[in-house]
Amino acid sequence: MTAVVARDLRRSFRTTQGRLRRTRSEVEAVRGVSFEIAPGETFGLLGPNGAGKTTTIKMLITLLLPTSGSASVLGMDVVADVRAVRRRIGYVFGGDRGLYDRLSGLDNLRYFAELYGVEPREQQRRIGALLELVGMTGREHERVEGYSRGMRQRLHIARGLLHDPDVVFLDEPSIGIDPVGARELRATIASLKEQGTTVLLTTHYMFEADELCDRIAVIRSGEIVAEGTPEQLKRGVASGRVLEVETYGVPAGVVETLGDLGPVHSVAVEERGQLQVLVLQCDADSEVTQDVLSRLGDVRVGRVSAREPTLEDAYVQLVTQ
Ligand SMILES: Nc1ncnc2c1ncn2[C@@H]1O[C@H](COP(=O)(O)OP(=O)(O)OP(=O)(O)O)[C@@H](O)[C@H]1O
Repeated sequence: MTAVVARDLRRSFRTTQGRLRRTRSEVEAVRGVSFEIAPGETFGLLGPNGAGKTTTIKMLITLLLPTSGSASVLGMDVVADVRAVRRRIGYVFGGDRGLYDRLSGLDNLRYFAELYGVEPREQQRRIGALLELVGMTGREHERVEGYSRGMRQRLHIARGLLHDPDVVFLDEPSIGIDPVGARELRATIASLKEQGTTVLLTTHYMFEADELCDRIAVIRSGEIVAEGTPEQLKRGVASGRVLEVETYGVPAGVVETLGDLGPVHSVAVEERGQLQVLVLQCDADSEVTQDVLSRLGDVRVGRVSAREPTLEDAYVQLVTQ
């Protein structure tokens, strides 16, 4: 049985603006989203801020009713079978809220285990296994207020898994976590997969999605614009090759003329300190470097390098084109 099915999900919000003259408007946050997640799969939902990822997740975890369309988790409808769905899913939202700082990690888990109705006899074994899974064994007696953000987030994940859900929704779990913490968190997410849990993950970190996800859907303005394995998405980048040129003080007009070169599909400028790095998506077999350099004329140029497209290249192209 498919773990998660979304069929033409839509959700709009009515908003009012202005204090004196109140104007009503409707935001279509999710506009016909469909996808399926197989059991045991780690599925990434990627998209810019406001693309509709959280709204989609909230519909799947029964916290928000769809305006239209349907969705099911493990064959159970998210509108008709709310209680049954909730019993089988876990969810973790990024950020710091939701733990008791004054309590130890262990007491937090005990408290939530009680709240989620985990059998008292089961609690100790379950909590022990979860501490192991999230790599926190040995730190469980310390108060949460002393935990790093990464540890808190792993404790959040342990909390979300207390009732042994089959499907877990992780909405930006690595937000605000330093690289070491983020690496540990990735290991935790990878071990969820190893134990057969189905995971839906949203993240703004492309290497994280590349490392963890079996398949990815890219969502933009409430619609899915691409779906596939990370490799398929990378291959789908129109170009096939990426040329990076470090420049100092490149005028916008010059950047535009680079886009006119035949083999160049797109040009983006990344500011890195003093540098402006031109990232050009080019045809795989093109010899465009000389043409690019001559168009740059007097502009001071640093390192020039070519590389294979990354998931981030594919993503940027998908959400900006
Ligand atoms: N309760 C609400 N009332 C009104 N508008 C909302 C509400 N919730 C979300 N929206 C709007 O719906 C759109 C999608 O929001 P959503 O939070 O799903 O995006 P997201 O992809 O999760 O973004 P982010 O990456 O910033 O978390 C946004 O335009 C947002 O302002």
